[in-house]
Amino acid sequence: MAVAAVAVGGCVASAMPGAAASLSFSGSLSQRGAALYQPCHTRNSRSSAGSITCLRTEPEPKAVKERSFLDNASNVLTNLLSGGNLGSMPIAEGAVSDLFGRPLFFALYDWFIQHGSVYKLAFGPKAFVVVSDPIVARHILRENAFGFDKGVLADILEPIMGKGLIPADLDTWKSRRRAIVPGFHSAYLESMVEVFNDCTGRTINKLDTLLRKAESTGDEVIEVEMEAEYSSLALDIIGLSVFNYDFGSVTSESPVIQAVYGTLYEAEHRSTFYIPYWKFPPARWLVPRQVKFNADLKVINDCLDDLIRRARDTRQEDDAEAMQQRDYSKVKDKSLLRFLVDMRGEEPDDRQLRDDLMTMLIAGHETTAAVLTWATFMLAQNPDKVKKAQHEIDGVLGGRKPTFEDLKKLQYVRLIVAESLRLYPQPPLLIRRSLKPDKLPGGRNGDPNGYSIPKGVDLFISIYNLHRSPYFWDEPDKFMPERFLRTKASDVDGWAGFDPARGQGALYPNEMMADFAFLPFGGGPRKCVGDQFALMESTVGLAMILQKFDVQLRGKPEDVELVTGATIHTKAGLWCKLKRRQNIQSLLTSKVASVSR
Ligand code: HEM
Repeated sequence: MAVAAVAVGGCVASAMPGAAASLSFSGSLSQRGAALYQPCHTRNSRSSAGSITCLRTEPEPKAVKERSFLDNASNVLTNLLSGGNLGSMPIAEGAVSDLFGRPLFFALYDWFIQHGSVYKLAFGPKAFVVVSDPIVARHILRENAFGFDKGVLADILEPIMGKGLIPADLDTWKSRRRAIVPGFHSAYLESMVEVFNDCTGRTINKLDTLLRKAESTGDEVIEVEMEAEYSSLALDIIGLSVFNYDFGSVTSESPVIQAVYGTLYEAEHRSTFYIPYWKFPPARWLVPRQVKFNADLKVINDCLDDLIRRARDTRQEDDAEAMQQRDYSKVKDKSLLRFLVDMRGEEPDDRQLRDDLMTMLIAGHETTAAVLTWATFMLAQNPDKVKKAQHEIDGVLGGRKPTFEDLKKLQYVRLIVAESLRLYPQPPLLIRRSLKPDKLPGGRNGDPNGYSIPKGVDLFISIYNLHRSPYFWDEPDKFMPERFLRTKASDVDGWAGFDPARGQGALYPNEMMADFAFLPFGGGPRKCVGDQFALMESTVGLAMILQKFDVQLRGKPEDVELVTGATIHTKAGLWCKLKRRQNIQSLLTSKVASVSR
């Protein structure tokens, strides 16, 4: 059985083509298995100088488990066929049944605890190396970044994103990255706060209208599926900020919106299906879902082509540096597309621009929606943290909308966003394939001589494991935004520890502070280009929602089932009970402006 993981939008979906059929990776939080929640058996606990306690854990004894015929057959196959002699690397000989009924990244966590931070996943004819160690991740993502490409990920995303940054070949990637990164300059980011405000304002107006309706019949509480609301919000934001197009999805439906969701759905399907039948040309006419996919793609491409044509028709060529110095409050079309079209020197053809836009649409939409979803999920279970955040929000904002300057003061809300990304990284896994032989560091508990890997080895860097590693985080499963405020940890085995001072003045915790134990946006040359954009967007969104409403879950947290596609999302939505905040009636009178459509 081959195992693959797919990143959508730079944003890797944990996905695994199944043995005989496609596997659906879903599982309720309660199904996560004891390994995640039971305390690690501590052999040698080293508390660092204040910050993160590094625990030496002894693996839990492997549960004795009846193995099915399929499991045994799989293991025999594995031993016969597993690709690459990876020397002394531990092998995770999981049972096929371990993978059913829950997301892949949960199983990878259990094996991490059992086998250590670098192991070979040997489930079938092909081997995968699973990395859960910051030093090894740093090696792959930064120190030898160009010794790896995105492997299977690029194959799956290429039909959707063409030569966009995520699947692009190295030469295209270099030139497009050089053009796109300057587009996220600080004047642009600052000016986007208004777009975040206006779009979140629409969501708030919608919820407010629903509440008013309920109140008119004597109810104080409404039930809302918040994941869908956040998805619409993030789609509207990405459309306006990246290509100056208003999807208006918070308040309406349109063929373009349907097509975007259809495309995301297909990307998820491809990432979880074993046989890439869509590569067989007649499939595009014979298989109904492929017919629909191609029709959806055409709707989006036509829309993007039209926007590109209009931007070209009104091109005003300028130097990138000059555009970065402009007073953005006076710029009518602030979008990234405008910047890319106007920039002197980089003149991509229309097809390349379309691939760039499509990549950012997909990379920047579901990821941010997922951050807001899981932040809400965690906050709903931690009313004390909600109160603390609301206290901060009321103190900084009173009843008004946040400005860029306010974001600097909303420290606790920013840490909530970071902590949500730690617990629910989007994507949970990064994918790489070695382009030449390499030597990986051994990682914690691993072979001190490291592991030689041949060319062509597929790797998963499990961000989920890194973010919940008992070696680097105190109470790793606990929602504790305050954890990022702690000070320096001591050096441990080549890992420099957690030190906020290394954050290079950043507003949010990042991979530099944690020396690659915290990787919400990846690291090295292929780090997310939209990280600051997404963090600010999430902070504004969360602050504005918490300013107006109190949120509770409709059911029990353990009833919220997880699935992974491009991101970690819920199986049946995040159903919440929403109530107007009691003590801020006056705030509700501040009308939220809507973006003209
Ligand atoms: C909270 C939201 C987001 C998260 C968690 C996130 C996460 C990531 C991660 C982990 C990567 C690295 C993938 C890898 O190394 O394989 C990545 C890459 C990327 N992201 Fe994001 N992202 C987010 C939002 C955005 C936004 C808003 C945009 C654009 C508007 C964006 C555009 C990209 C692009 C283009 C890449 C590929 C970069 C390259 O290969 O050079 N992302 N993202």
